[in-house]
Amino acid sequence: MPESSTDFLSVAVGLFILVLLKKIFDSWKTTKGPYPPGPKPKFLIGNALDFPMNGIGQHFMKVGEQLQSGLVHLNILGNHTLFINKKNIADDLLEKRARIYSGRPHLTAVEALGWDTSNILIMGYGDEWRKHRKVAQQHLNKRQTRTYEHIQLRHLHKMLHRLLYSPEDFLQHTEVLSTAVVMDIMYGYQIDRHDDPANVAAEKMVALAVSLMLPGGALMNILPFLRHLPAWIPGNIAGKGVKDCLVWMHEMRDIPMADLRKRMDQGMATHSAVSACLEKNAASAVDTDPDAERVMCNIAWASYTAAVETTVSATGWFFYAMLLHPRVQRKAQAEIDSIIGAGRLPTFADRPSLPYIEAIYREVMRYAPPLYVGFTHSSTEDDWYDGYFIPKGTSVFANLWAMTHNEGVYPDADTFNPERFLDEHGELNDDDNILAYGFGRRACVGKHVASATMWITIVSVLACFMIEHPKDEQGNEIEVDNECEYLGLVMRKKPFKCRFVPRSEGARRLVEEATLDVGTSQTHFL
Ligand code: HEM
Repeated sequence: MPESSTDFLSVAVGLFILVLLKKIFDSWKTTKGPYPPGPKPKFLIGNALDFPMNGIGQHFMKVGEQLQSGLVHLNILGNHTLFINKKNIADDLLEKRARIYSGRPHLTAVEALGWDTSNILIMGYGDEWRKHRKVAQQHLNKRQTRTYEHIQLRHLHKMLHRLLYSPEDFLQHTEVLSTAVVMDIMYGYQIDRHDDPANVAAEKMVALAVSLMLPGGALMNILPFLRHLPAWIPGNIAGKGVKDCLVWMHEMRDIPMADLRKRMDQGMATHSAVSACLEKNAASAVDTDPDAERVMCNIAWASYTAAVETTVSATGWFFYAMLLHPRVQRKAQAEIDSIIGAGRLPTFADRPSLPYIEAIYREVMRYAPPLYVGFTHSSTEDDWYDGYFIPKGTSVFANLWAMTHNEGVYPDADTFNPERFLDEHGELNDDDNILAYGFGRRACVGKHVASATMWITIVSVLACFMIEHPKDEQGNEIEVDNECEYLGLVMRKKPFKCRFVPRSEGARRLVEEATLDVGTSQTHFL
């Protein structure tokens, strides 16, 4: 290793230790009250070793049960962290005291990427976030989402077609569906292939960003001055990560924007959130908000970062649950056949008439909430709750896993059972609050789009296919494991195999006809 980089590493490690010690001593200085219960901290490192790499939702649910507490507090190298395991406490803190608990942790890597002012998901709580949230709400509210149904249906029909011809790639098809819906709503940009350049850039960007966003994922999050070091310096992994991430981010933003501007110039642009904003600005020379375009474009690309992995995770868990529960599939298909029949594909108008399908949707979101500990909130003031002190700057996680697996509320919680959302007459009960979308002012702003995409996927796949176990060469069924994997805070089912068998020739014909209706040739999107 060259001498200069050895020197650099020694200085960086020395500073790292100093900063750490200061943080740890600062975090001990408080005399304001006891922290909420938690594992006993060790000298200097606090609870650093009590934090598992994966499965934090499940782990801190157990810790909370052992401590008989709905709150679990940790001090990780001087950073206060709080897991909320009970819904009533999340309501008290994240909803009723939203003014204090709507921040996001400050990370240097986020600043280096410019995401503190451009990505609503990770922005601090303040005027800039409010401005972005307002625009996001305008385009993603319940009423507006109804106007996107034709977009969702069109992309869903393409996915059904792909399931006919390359069922083994079903996980890729769900990725294309979730990306295509968001990119179409935002830019009118058409994604029909997994290797679409905007999709590839977006995937690479998210993969890099996820590791940089973790507090310990980049050294610069602990030693902020490191962000100013050139990316080429050996050992500056985070610096290189930020540089590459910026390249992919610009690519994913520029490709759909360039495509949209070209279509607008040619008079060929379909209506989209961004085109509407650009047209409005172009039409009114006076009284325009000069910032409107910037904020709209930020919402457009940032929606991708919030929407895709979550929707893909939920769809993956749906396929897996169906594979394990043929009884649920048969019951759902009986409901579809009795209400819709075999002569057409489902539409959104069918939603109120299909309680069992709705119950499956609710159960998928309960059984495996994709952001299983929510997204990190950060407190912006000192606070006290139930006699415990919660210092300003605490990272707060709504442990959605613990809340959706609370045996007192959802008995036999690890079992997939849609009936838990139905009453004795088979009608939906009043448990319609989908906890998987989070709490308070930072709750998922895209939940209506997500709900519609999930629902139409569930009902349409069940209307057309049997989801069955894979078979070996001798025709014996192969068991599928129950392992999951973690991408940052997203929990996904580990890739698995299953078969999509068309329910009938009629179902196959309906899928073929639906894709002819959308005017897309088979080769265009296979
Ligand atoms: C099944 C799919 C989805 C799930 C489970 C989900 C869940 C969540 C959760 C738990 C949060 C964080 C809430 C918190 O901080 O307490 C969130 C935030 C967010 N979601 Fe979703 N989401 C999904 C799909 C979508 C879609 C399709 C969009 C956009 C079209 C979207 C846009 C956003 C945005 C912009 C935020 C950040 C809101 C803010 O910080 O103010 N999400 N989502």
